[in-house]
Amino acid sequence: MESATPVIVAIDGPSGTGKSSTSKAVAAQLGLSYLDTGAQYRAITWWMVNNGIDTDDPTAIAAAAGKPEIVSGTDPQGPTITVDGVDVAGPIRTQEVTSKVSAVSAVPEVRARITELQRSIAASAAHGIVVEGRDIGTTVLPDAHLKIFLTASPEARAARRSGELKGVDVHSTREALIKRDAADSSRKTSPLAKADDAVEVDTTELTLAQVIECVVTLVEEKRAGK
Ligand SMILES: Nc1ncnc2c1ncn2[C@@H]1O[C@H](COP(=O)(O)OP(=O)(O)OP(=O)(O)O)[C@@H](O)[C@H]1O
Ligand SMILES: Nc1ccn([C@H]2C[C@H](O)[C@@H](COP(=O)(O)O)O2)c(=O)n1
Repeated sequence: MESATPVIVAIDGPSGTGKSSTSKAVAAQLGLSYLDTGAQYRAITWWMVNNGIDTDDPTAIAAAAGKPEIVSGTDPQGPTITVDGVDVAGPIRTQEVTSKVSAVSAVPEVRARITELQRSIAASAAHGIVVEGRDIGTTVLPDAHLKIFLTASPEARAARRSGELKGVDVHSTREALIKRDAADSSRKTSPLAKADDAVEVDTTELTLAQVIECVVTLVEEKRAGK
């Protein structure tokens, strides 16, 4: 790639593999924008729940998919997310939204809407962007300069998540992660998948700092044309 070209980095992988933490830190270190696409699917799910849409009814979800206005702020030091002007950064992380987001994000009309939004945000990032999610390398930005697919054992991911959610036991966290990954991987439209040209990084035995360093090095090598 030309050194002046805004670099586009796609980071995908299952839940709890470190996508958000890694993407934010890499973007901050390299002066790039950052987009959390999971937050966008959570935001549209939050809107469906708040507006009385039955999240078990794909037809109702499809009919409403165009209604909410979702805006993502892409500063890695302080990413933001609003729906119809309301800050939903906190409410999108509730257990209720987490349990419903896979069903809502499987609806093709939802994916078409959010994918279009993601592409327009990536195209307007003047210095480049790190975009993290499940289908970024395969579907949203298939021409990304660098694609990373993060993995980690279910045990490591559950331990990381249980550390965040005080009082929630590792076993039930592990079961919930596995269930959500299965739903996200088996949907018909742009499932969670590794792109053929993605670099897979198993983070099970790595510290977060090691993962960040690994990805920064890969971006710098790409920029240097290696
Ligand atoms: N390599 C690592 N070692 C230890 N802890 C880590 C590592 N990577 C991330 N973490 C921690 O694991 C938790 C989950 O990380 P993060 O939210 O970045 O994952 P994610 O892949 O974005 O998850 P999700 O897809 O569910 O949003 C965080 O508490 C984070 O600090
Ligand atoms: N590109 C994406 C990003 C996210 N999703 C869906 C599937 C996830 O379970 C959910 C929440 O994501 P998280 O906040 O855990 O990263 O959103 C998707 O389908 N495609």
